[in-house]
Amino acid sequence: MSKTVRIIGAPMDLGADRRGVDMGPSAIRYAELADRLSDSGVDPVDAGDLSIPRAEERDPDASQPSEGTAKFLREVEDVCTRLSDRVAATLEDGEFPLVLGGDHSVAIGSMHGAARAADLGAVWFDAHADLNTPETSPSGNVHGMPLAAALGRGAFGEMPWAHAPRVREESIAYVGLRSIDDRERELLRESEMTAYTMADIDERGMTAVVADALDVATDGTDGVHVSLDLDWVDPRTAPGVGTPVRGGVTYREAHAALETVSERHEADDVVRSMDVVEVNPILDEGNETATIAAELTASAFGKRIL
Ligand SMILES: NC(=[NH2+])NCCC[C@H](N)C(=O)O
Ligand SMILES: [Mn+2]
Ligand SMILES: [Mn+2]
Repeated sequence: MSKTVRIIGAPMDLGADRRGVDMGPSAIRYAELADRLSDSGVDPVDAGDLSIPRAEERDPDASQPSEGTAKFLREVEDVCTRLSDRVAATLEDGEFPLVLGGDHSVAIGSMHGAARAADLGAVWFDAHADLNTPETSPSGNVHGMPLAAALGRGAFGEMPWAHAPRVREESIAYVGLRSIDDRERELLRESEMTAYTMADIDERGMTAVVADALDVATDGTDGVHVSLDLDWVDPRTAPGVGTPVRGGVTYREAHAALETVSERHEADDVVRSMDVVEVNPILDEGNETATIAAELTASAFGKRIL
């Protein structure tokens, strides 16, 4: 009885400044995601891509953030509302939703969909905290806001398409943080979220940290959302991302992390949904970042060396 994994492409680039991240789903598919998933022992089914408004058809005013706003918020709402429906329908059909971004704003839709019928924890593999609100964001880019959106912080509290009330702070664990805005740092310190930074990984090793992150995300929840932002990996290894930060996790650490996730999943069936985001083929070298994205996803679904 092998699990069906439904691949949902979300070629969103409305949440980030650097163009090209909309090609992420194609690049990850081209890197043989489906074959790699089959080799891992699951059945991939590709549901194609959501349609996203092209840059040329967008309201130019929507890209201009004024203070206390987020760029393209109306368009992001439209895409994430549709994505949430898709993710919820996938789970209702008994399949596993695997969302390919696109920039990280797609996680608003995937978490919202996955948390409709479950209390949802999250493990957030990212260099960034993605905890800005429209009020605190230094950039106005929604890809820096998905966790704040799911938690209903700031203006997101009035946005039912974003706020997922069954996602609670104490069930969220970050792994690999190394770039946090000042306001995010304040929010994080005051919050009940658990943040494992690169320093924790240096000190304790990746597998111990991820095991603890999974404990946090599974405690008192019905399932875990895994969000994999490729800028989590060191930019020398994964250069095709829009907001690279040096000092990231190594190739081996990254695999060890996702293997730890899959081991827990095999034992306890804990992972409910996943997104793989921020692959930007324009900035990549020879599709290396998309290939790593596909490999790490395969590790998350049980691919082993031996
Ligand atoms: N998903 C990402 N790559 N997020 C980067 C966010 C960068 C910065 N913190 C911002 O809010 O603009
Ligand atoms: Mn990031
Ligand atoms: Mn991110």
